[in-house]
Amino acid sequence: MYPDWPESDADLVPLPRCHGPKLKPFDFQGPQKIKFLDYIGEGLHAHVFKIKIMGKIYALKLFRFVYDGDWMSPDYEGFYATASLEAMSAFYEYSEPFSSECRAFARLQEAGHEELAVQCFGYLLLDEEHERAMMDQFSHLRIRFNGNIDGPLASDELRSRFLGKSGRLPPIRGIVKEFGHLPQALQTRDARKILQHVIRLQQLGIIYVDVADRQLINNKICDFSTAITTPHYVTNPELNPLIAPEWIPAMEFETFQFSISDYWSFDDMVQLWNEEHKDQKSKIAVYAFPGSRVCPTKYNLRNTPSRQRVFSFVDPRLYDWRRPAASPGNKATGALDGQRKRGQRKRKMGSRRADPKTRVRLDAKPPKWYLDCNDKVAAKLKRATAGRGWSTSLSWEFRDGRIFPRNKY
Ligand SMILES: Nc1ncnc2c1ncn2[C@@H]1O[C@H](COP(=O)(O)OP(=O)(O)OP(=O)(O)O)[C@@H](O)[C@H]1O
Repeated sequence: MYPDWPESDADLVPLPRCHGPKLKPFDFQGPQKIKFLDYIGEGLHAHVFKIKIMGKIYALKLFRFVYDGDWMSPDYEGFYATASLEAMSAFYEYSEPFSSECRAFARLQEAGHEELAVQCFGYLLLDEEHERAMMDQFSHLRIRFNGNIDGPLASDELRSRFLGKSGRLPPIRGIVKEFGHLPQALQTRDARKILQHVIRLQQLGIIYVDVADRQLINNKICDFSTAITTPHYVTNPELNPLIAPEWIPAMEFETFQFSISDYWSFDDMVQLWNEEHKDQKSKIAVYAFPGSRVCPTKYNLRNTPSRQRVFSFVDPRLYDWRRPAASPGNKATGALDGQRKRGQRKRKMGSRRADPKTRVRLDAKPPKWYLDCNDKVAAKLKRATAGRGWSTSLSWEFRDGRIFPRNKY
């Protein structure tokens, strides 16, 4: 299930191994060489370090081997899934935190929109020597890579469930990112930009990005460990032609909820920031749904007698995920390669400016996504916030080599 130890560079294939965007490995230009400088912090899924590679400072997010209940895995009991390795692997590629993050960053790269998040420089599989050195250097912090922030396991119980070919524990997986800082101050203009970024991420088929100020580095979204990037078994029924048509509306509803929850999270973030920064000269004055919880909703509802319409800002399914990737070196972009190479020659080495010829053009005013639903559902959605009033309604199972939705309750 987890990526195995590479025997040569050729094994460092873009990940994950499923439909959709894939992240390339970090280019060490030779053997892996990392200097660990500092421990920055941890979240539910990972530990983050300040590191140096080839004289340059980065942030390295090293992912834990988390409980199956911490991501959208197949049904699990207690901490562990009872599903087979084949089933777990199918889900792993789309939804496990490391895979989720690889997919979202890879989408930004292939679409030429890296400016929408903290910069990502690829994934790495930490070699044994670096793992040992890092664990020794930070032994006083008792860092654990099994379990989560609330329940770290002292043993390798989770990591040892799916061993590689050689019978060794799988390598710790990491993503190399731009090093930055949490926001000290958030002004209305910053918040407006973040909201614009969320809309644009969704236009690129990336939803459920867990918007919160603790996720912002250099005022940009930094954490995609829960993100759903199209094509995904939640959003794209076409991935499994055996899904019965009656399930399609349920999947649409699930996708809608994940999408709109990003705006609820944004509004929660603004509200919380204003509460916690009363000393800030001016309050943040931008909401996705202005006044939706504080005073009566201003949702733009069409006045129909029996059915109400609720909107989210973008339908992420409209992103054409079959479009050839824009990232250099992708064979699928054949026709575009010539143009890109000519453009690249003019650019300085190391410049990461997107090629305007291959960059996905995003509609400045994307059409809103109206959900056709009954009064009860509409009322519930209008009352919901990120933390209250909504929950996923589907769970997922693996049958005959494919992922199917089923009702949660
Ligand atoms: N690029 C970065 N530069 C500096 N600090 C960072 C960077 N990325 C993450 N951090 C710090 O590390 C912490 C954990 O990172 P992150 O949120 O990505 O982990 P996570 O396990 O996915 O968290 P969560 O529980 O929110 O899902 C962040 O709160 C942030 O303070």
